[in-house]
Amino acid sequence: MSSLNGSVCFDEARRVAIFGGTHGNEMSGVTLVNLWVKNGAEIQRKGLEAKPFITNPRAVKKCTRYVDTDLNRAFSPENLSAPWGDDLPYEVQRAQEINRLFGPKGSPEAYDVIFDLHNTTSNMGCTLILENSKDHFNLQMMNYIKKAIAPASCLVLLNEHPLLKYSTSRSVAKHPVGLEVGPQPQGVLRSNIFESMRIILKHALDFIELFNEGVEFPACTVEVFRVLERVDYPRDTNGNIIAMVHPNLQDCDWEPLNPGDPMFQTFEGKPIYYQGPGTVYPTFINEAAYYEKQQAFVTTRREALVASTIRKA
Ligand SMILES: CC(=O)N[C@@H](CC(=O)O)C(=O)O
Ligand SMILES: [Zn+2]
Repeated sequence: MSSLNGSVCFDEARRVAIFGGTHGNEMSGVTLVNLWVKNGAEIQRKGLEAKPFITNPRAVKKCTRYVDTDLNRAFSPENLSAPWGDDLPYEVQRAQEINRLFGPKGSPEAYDVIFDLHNTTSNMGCTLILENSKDHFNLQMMNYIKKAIAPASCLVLLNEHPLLKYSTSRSVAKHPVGLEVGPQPQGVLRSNIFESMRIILKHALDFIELFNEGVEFPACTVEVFRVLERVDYPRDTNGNIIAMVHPNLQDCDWEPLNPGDPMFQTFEGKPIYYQGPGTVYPTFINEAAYYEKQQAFVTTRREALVASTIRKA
């Protein structure tokens, strides 16, 4: 990557991977990737190799999120450099394998782009997840996808938080992209969710093909929702949940939550109000997989990011 006259140059993105089954019970990604492993015609584009890959086959087989530990938290420097041994948790072994195949993370040999396909039980619609607000290649891709699918919508969640950011499977790539589509229950396939995921990926691959052909993408702004805070369920001293997501908040991902708005409801029916300093945009509301992570939802703030002009080096 280099910068000249305000435009940013990137190498062609020739090595692209599409991950499914990072969580073995998120069925749209698992099913699409299995489909493309059998027949990859749909994901082929001129000038790039798109490799479909099931990242956690044991979890897929059991239709569970993970076997020993969450694979999408396992790509830390400590895990990736841990001495190999059969005593390592399965997902840590797998992270090392994936890092060898698609990385090494942070190196010039790493894959250019990895799309990681996820489903959420939250009512988030189509969401693209970024980890870096300065990745102008990814920001331009987000802008392209948003325009391509309009009037349908697709929001961008930016997880760049110093404490809440985690070491994802896709973080092995130079340009990591998470694709999160919901609502879809764990272990269930819904045709509308499956098709939305498929269409977003089609546009994403089209963008890379155009970029590799030499198309210049002019500067633009991209609306993103930046992760601010994790909010846990109210709990008693034993750690048991004592309230549920309030009906006014349930399914209202991306809608403003203002100070004084109800966010939880106790089993006795008593509302608990949001007391933050200003309006936030909650998402991942009541995600099933996050009960174990002590997270009822995450708050975000809306931001407009500037994407520089990009072209190929
Ligand atoms: C529901 C779910 O699994 N969400 C993903 C989000 C991501 O890929 O960043 C996760 O927690 O790993
Ligand atoms: Zn997931």
